Amino acid sequence: MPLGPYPPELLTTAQMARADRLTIESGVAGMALMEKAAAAIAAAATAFLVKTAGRRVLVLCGPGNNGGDGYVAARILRSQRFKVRVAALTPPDTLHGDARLAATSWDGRVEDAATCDFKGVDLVIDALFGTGLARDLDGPTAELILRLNAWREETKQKIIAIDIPSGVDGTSGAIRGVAVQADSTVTFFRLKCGHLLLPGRLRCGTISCAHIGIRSNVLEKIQPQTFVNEPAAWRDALRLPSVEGHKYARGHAVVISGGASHTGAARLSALAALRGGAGLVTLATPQEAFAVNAPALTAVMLRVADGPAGLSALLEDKRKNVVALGPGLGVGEASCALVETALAPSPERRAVVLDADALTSFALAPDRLREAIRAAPGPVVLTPHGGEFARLFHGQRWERTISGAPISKLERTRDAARDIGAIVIFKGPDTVVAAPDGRASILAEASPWLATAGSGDVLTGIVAGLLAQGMEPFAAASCAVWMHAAAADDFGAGLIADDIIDRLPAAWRRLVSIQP
Ligand SMILES: NC(=O)C1=CN([C@@H]2O[C@H](COP(=O)(O)OP(=O)(O)OC[C@H]3O[C@@H](n4cnc5c(N)ncnc54)[C@H](OP(=O)(O)O)[C@@H]3O)[C@@H](O)[C@H]2O)[C@@H](O)CC1
Ligand SMILES: [K+]
Repeated sequence: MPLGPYPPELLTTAQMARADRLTIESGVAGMALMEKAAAAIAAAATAFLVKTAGRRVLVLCGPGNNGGDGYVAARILRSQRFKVRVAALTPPDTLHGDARLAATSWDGRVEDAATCDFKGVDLVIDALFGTGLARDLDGPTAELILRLNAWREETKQKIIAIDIPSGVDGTSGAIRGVAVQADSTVTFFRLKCGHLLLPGRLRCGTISCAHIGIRSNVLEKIQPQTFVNEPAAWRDALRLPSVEGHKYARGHAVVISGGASHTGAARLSALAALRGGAGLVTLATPQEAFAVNAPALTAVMLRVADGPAGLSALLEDKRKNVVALGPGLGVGEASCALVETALAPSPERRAVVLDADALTSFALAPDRLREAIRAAPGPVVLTPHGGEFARLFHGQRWERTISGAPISKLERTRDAARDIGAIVIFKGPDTVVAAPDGRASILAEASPWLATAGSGDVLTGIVAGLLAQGMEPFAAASCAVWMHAAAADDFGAGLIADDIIDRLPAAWRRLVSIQP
């Protein structure tokens, strides 16, 4: 899987601006940062156009420092014998600060970007807007971007975006009116959240992160709370079996089966919990489904537990330290009662994973779920997909803040986690995991083959398996999302849910080979 290697922290545009500011205040000249940023862009251009002499590059410059990077890149590329043209949204003499200084370093002609043509151009450098994009693009700027994208589509020539494709909001990944479709994006210091959140991620092409002289210690002041969901973020928290350990040391997960005609989903979860590393897994089945479940299980154990009373009796065994429910459970009061039983106060800090029908059952009564979660003694993880998220958190109707900035999936997940008091895994191609304390992770890339029946049930099981081993819950949720994606990536095309389970050992091997 082409995940990373990216630096672990993800920044908002405001945090990135602060990183720039702190660096400049510490004595590094803004122009020095810009020179390094531009050199990284020039290196990316050279990588695209192996033979540089005579190749035509058009640099499109905007009114801020992103444009400043563009002017410096133009100068460097010309010195490397590219044929360089520069076109700008605003005349260079109207620029301010470092952008103005940068523009003076380009002594060639500057065309008007609104009317420039792309005839004979081999590569376009998009230096229109970066992290300073403040509102939707419209008018001649929007028309320019539409012309640019159409040119790329028609000629199959390439576009390199400086920092972020112009029009993509660096914090939310939203498209502000229109956005450049880049083939490659070179960003600086740390990725921004909008590089990984959809739809922004799809506009970036390949993403690389260049070091331009901003020191990591600025992060001590910025205190980022969002991370790329890669092993670097949670590998230390992983529990591996010890030589002197026994199966009970790796926890005992209980997965609750649906009725006789809906048993497959819970069995997928149960097997995934075992492959996720739980020492033991019990499938708790209603009596009516016993005969269906029994012949389909081997390493997973089976016990009858009918309704809340049956579940309570099963959970009297204190070693059962995780309960997962929802897949195939059915929507209605009976499922609400089972969830409340799983969450009921008890001396143990039993963890609970809620998915699918266990979430939808509370769509009309989210306060009831919130109360049960608040009273639960142990960690709770919710794993909604888009529809389940919308049903459960339908109070979140707003799409934009008062200032007009889009609310991202990241912020919605973070708000939901805070609101309900649980870790929330908001599934999708850009799965976000958020904890009530504000920590969050974003998955960088996931196989589109993961959108298949039962895939979510498997994820629920992996979360349960990792929690059973006592892994810190936010780390466990993030790790489960990563393992799920890594297993799918390992399998490749044609994947169905069972294949994810089969490939979990490969994901484990990758993790074991990484030294903490
Ligand atoms: N020294 C440093 O800090 C370093 C910065 N670096 C580089 O700088 C970039 C950030 O620079 P930046 O902050 O100047 O923002 P940038 O993205 O160029 O745009 C701001 C301009 O756009 C305008 N504008 C905004 N939205 C608009 C809209 N919808 N439609 C029209 N106009 C709009 C806005 O105008 P205003 O909102 O003030 O009216 C302002 O004029 C960063 O991505 C990186 O590439 C690196 O070189 C490292 C060192
Ligand atoms: K840009």
